[in-house]
Amino acid sequence: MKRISILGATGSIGQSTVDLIARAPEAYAVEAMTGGRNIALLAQDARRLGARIAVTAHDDLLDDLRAALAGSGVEAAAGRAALLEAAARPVDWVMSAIVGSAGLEPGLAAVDTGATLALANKESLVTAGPILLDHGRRAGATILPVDSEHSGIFQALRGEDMASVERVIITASGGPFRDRSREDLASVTVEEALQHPSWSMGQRITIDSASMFNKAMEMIETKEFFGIEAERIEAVIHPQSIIHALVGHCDGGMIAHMGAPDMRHAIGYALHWPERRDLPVERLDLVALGALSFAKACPKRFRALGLARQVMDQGGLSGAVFNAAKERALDHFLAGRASFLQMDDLVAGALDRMMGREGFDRVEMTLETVSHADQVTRQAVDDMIRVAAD
Ligand SMILES: NC(=O)C1=CN([C@@H]2O[C@H](COP(=O)(O)OP(=O)(O)OC[C@H]3O[C@@H](n4cnc5c(N)ncnc54)[C@H](OP(=O)(O)O)[C@@H]3O)[C@@H](O)[C@H]2O)C=CC1
Ligand SMILES: CC(=O)[C@@H](O)[C@H](O)COP(=O)(O)O
Ligand SMILES: [Mn+2]
Repeated sequence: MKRISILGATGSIGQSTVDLIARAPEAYAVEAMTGGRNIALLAQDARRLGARIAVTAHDDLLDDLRAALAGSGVEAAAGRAALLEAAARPVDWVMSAIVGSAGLEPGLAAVDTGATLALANKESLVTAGPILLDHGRRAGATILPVDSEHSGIFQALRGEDMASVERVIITASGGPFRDRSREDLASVTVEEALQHPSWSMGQRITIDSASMFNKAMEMIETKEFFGIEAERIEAVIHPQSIIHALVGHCDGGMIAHMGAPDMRHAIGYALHWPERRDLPVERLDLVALGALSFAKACPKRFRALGLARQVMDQGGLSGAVFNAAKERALDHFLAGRASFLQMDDLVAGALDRMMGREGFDRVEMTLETVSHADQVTRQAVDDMIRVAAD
Protein backbone atom coordinates (compact mmCIF):
# COMPACT_ATOMS: atom_id res chain seq x y z
CA MET A 1 0.00 0.00 0.00
CA LYS A 2 1.43 3.39 -0.98
CA ARG A 3 1.38 6.08 1.71
CA ILE A 4 0.62 9.45 0.18
CA SER A 5 -0.10 13.10 1.03
CA ILE A 6 -1.74 15.73 -1.14
CA LEU A 7 -0.71 19.37 -0.66
CA GLY A 8 -3.23 21.68 -2.30
CA ALA A 9 -5.90 18.95 -2.36
CA THR A 10 -8.79 21.38 -2.97
CA GLY A 11 -7.34 22.86 -6.16
CA SER A 12 -7.53 21.76 -9.76
CA ILE A 13 -4.43 19.49 -9.61
CA GLY A 14 -5.37 18.37 -6.10
CA GLN A 15 -8.83 17.32 -7.28
CA SER A 16 -7.45 15.38 -10.24
CA THR A 17 -5.14 13.61 -7.78
CA VAL A 18 -8.06 12.86 -5.45
CA ASP A 19 -9.96 11.46 -8.43
CA LEU A 20 -7.15 9.00 -9.22
CA ILE A 21 -6.72 7.94 -5.60
CA ALA A 22 -10.47 7.52 -5.07
CA ARG A 23 -10.58 5.05 -7.99
CA ALA A 24 -8.27 2.62 -6.15
CA PRO A 25 -8.71 3.32 -2.41
CA GLU A 26 -7.34 -0.11 -1.47
CA ALA A 27 -3.96 0.81 -2.98
CA TYR A 28 -3.36 3.96 -0.92
CA ALA A 29 -3.11 5.08 2.69
CA VAL A 30 -3.68 8.82 2.78
CA GLU A 31 -1.74 10.63 5.49
CA ALA A 32 -2.24 14.38 5.01
CA MET A 33 -4.44 16.52 2.81
CA THR A 34 -4.07 20.29 2.82
CA GLY A 35 -6.13 23.14 1.48
CA GLY A 36 -6.80 26.81 1.93
CA ARG A 37 -10.24 28.40 2.16
CA ASN A 38 -12.34 25.59 0.70
CA ILE A 39 -13.07 23.85 4.00
CA ALA A 40 -16.16 21.96 2.81
CA LEU A 41 -14.24 20.30 -0.03
CA LEU A 42 -11.19 19.58 2.10
CA ALA A 43 -13.30 17.89 4.77
CA GLN A 44 -15.41 16.00 2.24
CA ASP A 45 -12.35 14.54 0.48
CA ALA A 46 -10.42 13.86 3.69
CA ARG A 47 -13.42 11.80 4.86
CA ARG A 48 -13.78 10.12 1.48
CA LEU A 49 -10.10 9.09 1.30
CA GLY A 50 -9.81 8.37 5.03
CA ALA A 51 -6.93 10.81 5.55
CA ARG A 52 -5.24 10.90 8.93
CA ILE A 53 -5.06 14.69 9.02
CA ALA A 54 -6.59 17.58 7.11
CA VAL A 55 -4.92 20.97 7.32
CA THR A 56 -6.10 24.40 6.23
CA ALA A 57 -3.42 27.03 5.71
CA HIS A 58 -5.62 29.57 7.51
CA ASP A 59 -5.57 29.70 11.35
CA ASP A 60 -8.97 31.40 11.47
CA LEU A 61 -10.63 28.43 9.74
CA LEU A 62 -9.67 25.80 12.31
CA ASP A 63 -13.07 25.77 14.01
CA ASP A 64 -14.83 25.43 10.67
CA LEU A 65 -12.58 22.53 9.70
CA ARG A 66 -13.06 20.82 13.05
CA ALA A 67 -16.83 21.15 12.68
CA ALA A 68 -16.75 19.81 9.13
CA LEU A 69 -14.71 16.78 10.24
CA ALA A 70 -16.66 16.04 13.42
CA GLY A 71 -17.14 12.31 13.96
CA SER A 72 -14.91 11.34 11.02
CA GLY A 73 -11.77 10.41 12.95
CA VAL A 74 -9.76 12.74 10.69
CA GLU A 75 -7.55 15.08 12.70
CA ALA A 76 -7.93 18.81 11.94
CA ALA A 77 -5.18 21.42 12.02
CA ALA A 78 -4.63 24.95 10.74
CA GLY A 79 -1.92 27.49 9.97
CA ARG A 80 1.44 27.55 8.23
CA ALA A 81 3.29 25.57 10.93
CA ALA A 82 0.67 22.81 10.84
CA LEU A 83 0.90 22.73 7.05
CA LEU A 84 4.68 22.29 7.19
CA GLU A 85 4.33 19.59 9.85
CA ALA A 86 1.82 17.74 7.67
CA ALA A 87 4.12 18.02 4.62
CA ALA A 88 6.99 16.56 6.67
CA ARG A 89 5.07 13.43 7.73
CA PRO A 90 6.79 10.30 6.46
CA VAL A 91 5.05 8.90 3.37
CA ASP A 92 6.11 7.40 0.04
CA TRP A 93 4.66 10.00 -2.31
CA VAL A 94 3.61 13.65 -1.97
CA MET A 95 1.68 15.74 -4.48
CA SER A 96 2.95 19.34 -4.39
CA ALA A 97 -0.01 21.31 -5.75
CA ILE A 98 -0.23 24.45 -3.65
CA VAL A 99 -0.33 27.46 -5.95
CA GLY A 100 2.42 30.08 -5.85
CA SER A 101 5.64 30.46 -3.90
CA ALA A 102 3.66 29.41 -0.80
CA GLY A 103 4.28 25.87 -2.12
CA LEU A 104 8.08 26.05 -1.86
CA GLU A 105 8.59 25.32 1.85
CA PRO A 106 6.00 22.53 2.07
CA GLY A 107 7.68 20.92 -0.97
CA LEU A 108 11.06 21.21 0.72
CA ALA A 109 9.66 19.71 3.92
CA ALA A 110 8.40 16.75 1.90
CA VAL A 111 11.63 16.10 -0.03
CA ASP A 112 13.63 16.37 3.20
CA THR A 113 11.90 13.17 4.35
CA GLY A 114 13.17 11.35 1.26
CA ALA A 115 9.66 10.94 -0.18
CA THR A 116 8.95 11.07 -3.89
CA LEU A 117 7.70 14.56 -4.70
CA ALA A 118 5.26 14.87 -7.59
CA LEU A 119 5.91 18.49 -8.46
CA ALA A 120 3.07 20.50 -9.96
CA ASN A 121 4.12 23.66 -8.12
CA LYS A 122 6.34 25.16 -10.83
CA GLU A 123 6.93 28.26 -8.70
CA SER A 124 9.31 26.22 -6.48
CA LEU A 125 11.62 25.59 -9.41
CA VAL A 126 11.39 29.12 -10.80
CA THR A 127 11.96 30.69 -7.39
CA ALA A 128 14.53 28.34 -5.88
CA GLY A 129 15.20 25.46 -8.27
CA PRO A 130 18.80 24.80 -7.13
CA ILE A 131 17.72 24.70 -3.47
CA LEU A 132 14.86 22.28 -4.08
CA LEU A 133 16.99 19.96 -6.22
CA ASP A 134 19.84 20.10 -3.70
CA HIS A 135 17.47 19.15 -0.85
CA GLY A 136 16.23 16.29 -3.01
CA ARG A 137 19.75 15.02 -3.69
CA ARG A 138 20.78 15.23 -0.03
CA ALA A 139 17.68 13.39 1.18
CA GLY A 140 17.77 10.80 -1.62
CA ALA A 141 14.31 11.94 -2.70
CA THR A 142 12.94 11.55 -6.20
CA ILE A 143 11.33 14.63 -7.73
CA LEU A 144 9.01 13.93 -10.64
CA PRO A 145 7.63 16.68 -12.87
CA VAL A 146 3.86 16.98 -13.10
CA ASP A 147 3.54 20.10 -15.27
CA SER A 148 2.28 18.58 -18.55
CA GLU A 149 5.18 19.83 -20.67
CA HIS A 150 7.79 18.69 -18.17
CA SER A 151 6.17 15.32 -17.67
CA GLY A 152 6.25 15.09 -21.48
CA ILE A 153 9.96 15.99 -21.63
CA PHE A 154 10.69 13.53 -18.81
CA GLN A 155 8.88 10.75 -20.65
CA ALA A 156 10.52 11.62 -23.99
CA LEU A 157 13.94 11.53 -22.32
CA ARG A 158 13.45 8.12 -20.76
CA GLY A 159 16.33 5.87 -21.79
CA GLU A 160 18.00 8.67 -23.77
CA ASP A 161 21.49 10.07 -23.34
CA MET A 162 21.27 13.74 -22.27
CA ALA A 163 24.47 14.36 -24.23
CA SER A 164 22.57 13.73 -27.48
CA VAL A 165 19.87 16.29 -26.69
CA GLU A 166 20.11 19.27 -29.03
CA ARG A 167 16.97 21.15 -28.04
CA VAL A 168 13.78 20.96 -26.05
CA ILE A 169 10.55 22.51 -27.27
CA ILE A 170 7.56 23.13 -25.05
CA THR A 171 4.23 23.99 -26.58
CA ALA A 172 1.89 26.82 -25.60
CA SER A 173 -1.79 26.93 -26.42
CA GLY A 174 -1.41 30.70 -26.82
CA GLY A 175 -4.34 31.18 -24.45
CA PRO A 176 -7.61 32.92 -25.31
CA PHE A 177 -5.85 35.91 -26.89
CA ARG A 178 -3.47 34.11 -29.20
CA ASP A 179 -5.06 35.57 -32.36
CA ARG A 180 -5.29 39.13 -31.05
CA SER A 181 -2.71 41.86 -31.51
CA ARG A 182 -0.95 43.33 -28.48
CA GLU A 183 -2.76 46.67 -28.95
CA ASP A 184 -6.02 44.76 -28.78
CA LEU A 185 -5.26 43.52 -25.27
CA ALA A 186 -5.19 46.87 -23.48
CA SER A 187 -8.62 46.51 -21.92
CA VAL A 188 -9.21 42.75 -21.66
CA THR A 189 -11.02 41.65 -18.51
CA VAL A 190 -10.38 38.95 -15.95
CA GLU A 191 -13.39 37.03 -17.28
CA GLU A 192 -11.98 37.08 -20.82
CA ALA A 193 -8.54 36.00 -19.58
CA LEU A 194 -10.15 33.05 -17.80
CA GLN A 195 -11.47 31.51 -21.05
CA HIS A 196 -8.68 29.01 -21.63
CA PRO A 197 -9.09 27.29 -25.01
CA SER A 198 -8.00 23.78 -24.02
CA TRP A 199 -7.22 23.19 -20.33
CA SER A 200 -9.41 23.39 -17.23
CA MET A 201 -7.16 24.74 -14.44
CA GLY A 202 -7.07 26.99 -11.38
CA GLN A 203 -7.74 30.70 -11.81
CA ARG A 204 -4.15 31.91 -11.46
CA ILE A 205 -2.46 29.56 -13.91
CA THR A 206 -5.29 30.15 -16.38
CA ILE A 207 -4.56 33.87 -16.44
CA ASP A 208 -0.83 33.16 -16.56
CA SER A 209 -1.53 31.14 -19.70
CA ALA A 210 -3.35 34.09 -21.25
CA SER A 211 -0.47 36.48 -20.43
CA MET A 212 2.11 33.84 -21.46
CA PHE A 213 3.70 34.10 -18.03
CA ASN A 214 2.87 30.43 -17.60
CA LYS A 215 5.05 29.55 -20.59
CA ALA A 216 7.75 31.93 -19.37
CA MET A 217 7.74 30.11 -16.02
CA GLU A 218 7.87 26.78 -17.84
CA MET A 219 10.94 27.76 -19.85
CA ILE A 220 12.74 28.56 -16.59
CA GLU A 221 11.32 25.36 -15.05
CA THR A 222 12.78 23.37 -17.99
CA LYS A 223 16.22 24.89 -17.49
CA GLU A 224 16.16 24.26 -13.74
CA PHE A 225 14.71 20.77 -13.71
CA PHE A 226 16.55 19.23 -16.66
CA GLY A 227 19.72 21.32 -16.47
CA ILE A 228 19.41 22.30 -20.14
CA GLU A 229 21.00 25.55 -21.34
CA ALA A 230 18.63 28.42 -22.10
CA GLU A 231 19.67 28.54 -25.79
CA ARG A 232 18.38 24.99 -26.27
CA ILE A 233 14.92 25.72 -24.86
CA GLU A 234 12.14 26.98 -27.12
CA ALA A 235 8.41 27.61 -26.79
CA VAL A 236 6.13 27.24 -29.80
CA ILE A 237 2.42 28.00 -30.17
CA HIS A 238 0.33 24.86 -30.66
CA PRO A 239 -3.37 25.72 -30.32
CA GLN A 240 -4.61 22.12 -29.98
CA SER A 241 -2.55 21.36 -26.80
CA ILE A 242 -2.08 17.76 -27.99
CA ILE A 243 1.69 17.73 -28.24
CA HIS A 244 3.01 18.92 -24.90
CA ALA A 245 6.75 18.84 -25.49
CA LEU A 246 9.35 17.66 -27.98
CA VAL A 247 12.96 16.61 -27.50
CA GLY A 248 15.26 17.08 -30.50
CA HIS A 249 18.40 14.92 -30.75
CA CYS A 250 21.75 15.46 -32.48
CA ASP A 251 20.79 13.00 -35.25
CA GLY A 252 17.83 15.16 -36.30
CA GLY A 253 15.23 12.91 -34.69
CA MET A 254 12.56 14.40 -32.47
CA ILE A 255 10.53 12.60 -29.82
CA ALA A 256 7.21 14.24 -29.06
CA HIS A 257 4.93 13.61 -26.12
CA MET A 258 1.23 13.65 -27.08
CA GLY A 259 -1.98 13.15 -25.20
CA ALA A 260 -5.39 14.59 -24.49
CA PRO A 261 -5.28 17.77 -22.37
CA ASP A 262 -6.08 16.05 -19.08
CA MET A 263 -3.72 16.46 -16.11
CA ARG A 264 -4.64 13.02 -14.79
CA HIS A 265 -2.16 11.63 -17.31
CA ALA A 266 0.85 13.53 -15.89
CA ILE A 267 -0.33 13.05 -12.29
CA GLY A 268 -0.94 9.34 -12.84
CA TYR A 269 2.41 8.94 -14.57
CA ALA A 270 4.13 10.42 -11.50
CA LEU A 271 1.95 8.32 -9.19
CA HIS A 272 2.83 5.02 -10.82
CA TRP A 273 6.36 5.79 -12.03
CA PRO A 274 8.51 3.90 -12.92
CA GLU A 275 5.62 1.73 -14.09
CA ARG A 276 2.85 2.71 -16.45
CA ARG A 277 -0.70 1.81 -15.48
CA ASP A 278 -4.13 2.35 -17.02
CA LEU A 279 -5.43 5.88 -16.53
CA PRO A 280 -8.92 7.25 -17.11
CA VAL A 281 -7.92 9.70 -19.83
CA GLU A 282 -9.35 10.05 -23.31
CA ARG A 283 -7.45 8.20 -26.03
CA LEU A 284 -6.51 10.37 -29.00
CA ASP A 285 -8.35 9.89 -32.28
CA LEU A 286 -5.78 11.18 -34.75
CA VAL A 287 -8.13 11.00 -37.72
CA ALA A 288 -10.74 13.06 -35.88
CA LEU A 289 -8.02 15.55 -34.95
CA GLY A 290 -7.03 15.76 -38.61
CA ALA A 291 -4.22 18.28 -38.22
CA LEU A 292 -1.92 19.77 -35.63
CA SER A 293 -0.61 23.28 -36.16
CA PHE A 294 2.32 25.32 -34.88
CA ALA A 295 3.27 28.99 -34.93
CA LYS A 296 6.10 31.15 -33.69
CA ALA A 297 5.77 32.45 -30.13
CA CYS A 298 7.05 35.95 -30.78
CA PRO A 299 8.77 37.52 -27.72
CA LYS A 300 7.70 41.02 -28.89
CA ARG A 301 4.06 39.97 -28.91
CA PHE A 302 4.45 37.88 -25.75
CA ARG A 303 6.80 39.98 -23.63
CA ALA A 304 6.81 37.44 -20.79
CA LEU A 305 8.89 35.10 -22.97
CA GLY A 306 11.62 37.73 -23.36
CA LEU A 307 11.60 38.25 -19.59
CA ALA A 308 12.05 34.49 -19.11
CA ARG A 309 15.18 34.66 -21.29
CA GLN A 310 16.45 37.50 -19.11
CA VAL A 311 15.90 35.38 -15.98
CA MET A 312 17.53 32.28 -17.49
CA ASP A 313 20.58 34.36 -18.46
CA GLN A 314 20.79 36.17 -15.13
CA GLY A 315 20.15 33.22 -12.78
CA GLY A 316 20.56 33.68 -9.01
CA LEU A 317 17.67 35.48 -7.35
CA SER A 318 16.18 36.70 -10.63
CA GLY A 319 13.77 33.74 -10.66
CA ALA A 320 12.50 34.62 -7.18
CA VAL A 321 12.07 38.26 -8.22
CA PHE A 322 10.37 37.29 -11.49
CA ASN A 323 7.94 34.93 -9.77
CA ALA A 324 7.08 37.28 -6.90
CA ALA A 325 6.55 40.19 -9.29
CA LYS A 326 4.36 38.04 -11.52
CA GLU A 327 2.29 36.81 -8.55
CA ARG A 328 1.78 40.31 -7.19
CA ALA A 329 1.04 41.78 -10.63
CA LEU A 330 -1.61 39.09 -11.03
CA ASP A 331 -3.11 40.01 -7.63
CA HIS A 332 -3.41 43.60 -8.89
CA PHE A 333 -4.95 42.51 -12.21
CA LEU A 334 -7.50 40.32 -10.40
CA ALA A 335 -8.36 43.22 -8.09
CA GLY A 336 -8.81 45.63 -11.00
CA ARG A 337 -5.83 47.79 -10.02
CA ALA A 338 -3.66 46.81 -12.99
CA SER A 339 -4.50 46.24 -16.62
CA PHE A 340 -3.66 43.00 -18.40
CA LEU A 341 -0.66 44.45 -20.24
CA GLN A 342 0.55 46.32 -17.17
CA MET A 343 1.49 42.94 -15.69
CA ASP A 344 4.37 42.78 -18.21
CA ASP A 345 5.54 46.27 -17.20
CA LEU A 346 5.38 45.44 -13.51
CA VAL A 347 7.47 42.29 -13.86
CA ALA A 348 9.99 43.99 -16.18
CA GLY A 349 10.17 46.97 -13.80
CA ALA A 350 10.66 44.74 -10.76
CA LEU A 351 13.47 42.80 -12.47
CA ASP A 352 15.24 46.03 -13.44
CA ARG A 353 14.84 47.50 -9.99
CA MET A 354 15.68 44.48 -7.84
CA MET A 355 18.40 42.94 -10.00
CA GLY A 356 19.88 46.37 -10.78
CA ARG A 357 19.39 49.25 -8.39
CA GLU A 358 18.75 47.09 -5.30
CA GLY A 359 21.76 44.85 -6.02
CA PHE A 360 20.02 41.47 -5.77
CA ASP A 361 22.20 40.30 -8.66
CA ARG A 362 25.10 40.18 -6.20
CA VAL A 363 23.29 38.25 -3.46
CA GLU A 364 23.90 34.52 -3.02
CA MET A 365 20.87 32.23 -3.21
CA THR A 366 19.78 30.77 0.14
CA LEU A 367 16.33 30.05 1.48
CA GLU A 368 16.53 33.27 3.51
CA THR A 369 17.60 35.48 0.59
CA VAL A 370 14.95 33.92 -1.64
CA SER A 371 12.29 34.68 0.95
CA HIS A 372 13.60 38.23 1.38
CA ALA A 373 13.70 38.81 -2.38
CA ASP A 374 10.13 37.52 -2.66
CA GLN A 375 8.92 39.88 0.07
CA VAL A 376 10.64 43.06 -1.11
CA THR A 377 9.74 42.42 -4.74
CA ARG A 378 6.06 42.27 -3.80
CA GLN A 379 6.47 45.61 -2.01
CA ALA A 380 8.24 47.06 -5.06
CA VAL A 381 5.33 46.01 -7.28
CA ASP A 382 2.88 47.62 -4.85
CA ASP A 383 4.96 50.83 -4.98
CA MET A 384 4.87 50.80 -8.78
CA ILE A 385 1.08 50.39 -8.69
CA ARG A 386 0.76 53.34 -6.26
CA VAL A 387 2.97 55.55 -8.43
CA ALA A 388 1.03 54.59 -11.56
CA ALA A 389 -2.26 55.47 -9.81
CA ASP A 390 -1.03 58.96 -8.71
N1 LIG B 1 -4.16 23.24 -12.88
C1 LIG B 1 -3.35 22.68 -13.74
O1 LIG B 1 -3.80 22.00 -14.67
C2 LIG B 1 -1.88 22.85 -13.61
C3 LIG B 1 -1.33 23.44 -12.49
N2 LIG B 1 0.03 23.51 -12.35
C4 LIG B 1 0.59 24.11 -11.14
O2 LIG B 1 0.06 23.41 -10.02
C5 LIG B 1 -0.13 24.28 -8.91
C6 LIG B 1 -1.60 24.24 -8.51
O3 LIG B 1 -2.36 24.74 -9.56
P1 LIG B 1 -3.97 24.64 -9.53
O4 LIG B 1 -4.36 23.32 -8.99
O5 LIG B 1 -4.42 25.07 -10.86
O6 LIG B 1 -4.31 25.77 -8.47
P2 LIG B 1 -5.67 26.00 -7.67
O7 LIG B 1 -5.78 27.47 -7.44
O8 LIG B 1 -6.78 25.31 -8.35
O9 LIG B 1 -5.39 25.27 -6.29
C7 LIG B 1 -4.43 25.75 -5.40
C8 LIG B 1 -4.42 24.96 -4.13
O10 LIG B 1 -3.54 25.60 -3.19
C9 LIG B 1 -4.27 25.99 -2.01
N3 LIG B 1 -3.68 27.25 -1.57
C10 LIG B 1 -3.85 28.48 -2.11
N4 LIG B 1 -3.09 29.38 -1.45
C11 LIG B 1 -2.45 28.70 -0.46
C12 LIG B 1 -1.53 29.08 0.56
N5 LIG B 1 -1.11 30.35 0.71
N6 LIG B 1 -1.07 28.12 1.40
C13 LIG B 1 -1.49 26.84 1.28
N7 LIG B 1 -2.37 26.43 0.33
C14 LIG B 1 -2.83 27.35 -0.53
C15 LIG B 1 -5.70 26.11 -2.48
O11 LIG B 1 -6.62 26.01 -1.40
P3 LIG B 1 -8.15 26.57 -1.48
O12 LIG B 1 -8.59 26.45 -2.90
O13 LIG B 1 -8.87 25.65 -0.52
O14 LIG B 1 -8.12 27.99 -0.99
C16 LIG B 1 -5.77 24.90 -3.41
O15 LIG B 1 -5.83 23.71 -2.67
C17 LIG B 1 0.34 25.65 -9.40
O16 LIG B 1 1.67 25.83 -9.05
C18 LIG B 1 0.21 25.56 -10.92
O17 LIG B 1 1.08 26.42 -11.59
C19 LIG B 1 0.89 23.02 -13.29
C20 LIG B 1 0.39 22.46 -14.43
C21 LIG B 1 -1.02 22.34 -14.69
C1 LIG C 1 -1.75 21.79 -18.16
C2 LIG C 1 -0.50 22.54 -18.09
O1 LIG C 1 0.56 21.97 -17.99
C3 LIG C 1 -0.55 23.99 -18.17
O2 LIG C 1 0.61 24.57 -17.64
C4 LIG C 1 -0.71 24.35 -19.63
O3 LIG C 1 0.57 24.36 -20.18
C5 LIG C 1 -1.39 25.65 -19.75
O4 LIG C 1 -1.61 25.96 -21.05
P1 LIG C 1 -0.79 27.02 -21.90
O5 LIG C 1 -0.05 26.23 -22.91
O6 LIG C 1 -1.85 27.89 -22.46
O7 LIG C 1 0.12 27.77 -20.97
MN1 LIG D 1 2.18 23.37 -18.25
